[in-house]
Amino acid sequence: MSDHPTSAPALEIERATKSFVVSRHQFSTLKERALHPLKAREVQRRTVLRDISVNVARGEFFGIVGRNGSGKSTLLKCIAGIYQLDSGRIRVYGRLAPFIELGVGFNYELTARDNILTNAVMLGLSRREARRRFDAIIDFAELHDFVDMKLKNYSSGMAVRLAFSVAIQVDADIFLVDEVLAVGDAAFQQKCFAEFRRMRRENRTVLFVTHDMASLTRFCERAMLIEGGRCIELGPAEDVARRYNEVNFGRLADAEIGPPGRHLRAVWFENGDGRRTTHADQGGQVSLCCEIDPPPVEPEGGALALKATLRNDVRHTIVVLDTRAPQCSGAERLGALAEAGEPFVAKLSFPCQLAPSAYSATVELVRGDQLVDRLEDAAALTVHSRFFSGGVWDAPFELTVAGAPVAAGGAASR
Ligand SMILES: Nc1ncnc2c1ncn2[C@@H]1O[C@H](COP(=O)(O)OP(=O)(O)OP(=O)(O)O)[C@@H](O)[C@H]1O
Repeated sequence: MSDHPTSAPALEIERATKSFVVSRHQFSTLKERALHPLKAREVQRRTVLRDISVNVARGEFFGIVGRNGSGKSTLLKCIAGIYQLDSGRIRVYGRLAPFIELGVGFNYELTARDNILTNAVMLGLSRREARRRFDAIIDFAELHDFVDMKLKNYSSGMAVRLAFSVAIQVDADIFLVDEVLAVGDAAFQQKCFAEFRRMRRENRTVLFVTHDMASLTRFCERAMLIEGGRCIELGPAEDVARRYNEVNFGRLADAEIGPPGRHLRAVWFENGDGRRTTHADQGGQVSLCCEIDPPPVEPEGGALALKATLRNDVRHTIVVLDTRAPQCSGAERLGALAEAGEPFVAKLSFPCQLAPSAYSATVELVRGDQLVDRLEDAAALTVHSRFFSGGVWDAPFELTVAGAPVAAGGAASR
């Protein structure tokens, strides 16, 4: 039975468990190996997938997320039949196109041309069909000038383009896509997105491993979060993205900061109800709160000011809130409290129209040109939204539509 309400199953995974036998000792030199010959035989079994169960329906875009080393690629390799399970069962209904990761199925000593043909045959095409689709594969990958270059001389981005292009040409029912978007450039990513949309229309099934929550919620209906080889969340992609961000970024905000003697003693986010939070839904009010122990007054030093820089998960500066800015109304009050010399809390409140992502705030306390104190990545906030626009700031906007007069012949005129 599939978890998906509508259609037939594409994949059934029942209590999948997988372990590897690994050597307890790693030798870095031959001498070490010669001196400790018995050590090499000390091995241990490491379980990397534990009791994973999920059913994926035909036509579903299913996401698999988790931190590095959590077991995502191992799960895909078990589905592809590259690894055998220790226990449990995996059933695949239909033809699988494993686009696992760089290198699987490619021979790096061969040219791209030879790799395309052997890879396409390996994935189920006849030799004739593989030759017929060769041009389409090279066209999609945009690697015309590199067809006769050996793959070992390709960059990792070029090899990913090639592997993805082959995989989409082999008419498979189920695609296993592992982090393809992380390696390609922006233009290629757009082509992949377009291809994903086509696959959706054609009712293909895609298992999509990613670290990018925006892509996850954009393409996947459902997802699972794997942590330490276990599935700790399974459900709608938004819920899984939220949990992923909690697991990965929530810890940053809880860190105890501001050792005694600092003027910036603590920094945290609050929601519209005044409660501390590390998560916000887009559209609500958010405050960045800073507990300040003001430095002694310097008559010529100028007024104390606060500056907060919010960066997103790829470290782009998205918002700077500076109390010296003309639109800041509470700057005088901040100066007065600083002069009074007692600790106080300054709140920088703003409507949260940030795009869904993880953010961190770096806060600076300044007086004139002088930096008084600075806390780098002092507080974290994850913003959630059901809609991914592709921008970094989802400004509230109004749509005004005027009825256009209809010209003769039915065409609208302005
Ligand atoms: N062939 C192998 N032999 C021994 N250990 C392995 C093998 N393949 C994977 N592992 C271990 O299994 C664990 C899970 O690895 P896996 O590659 O599945 O993680 P992942 O979630 O895909 O990570 P990433 O996000 O970094 O790609 C890791 O601890 C890894 O070292």
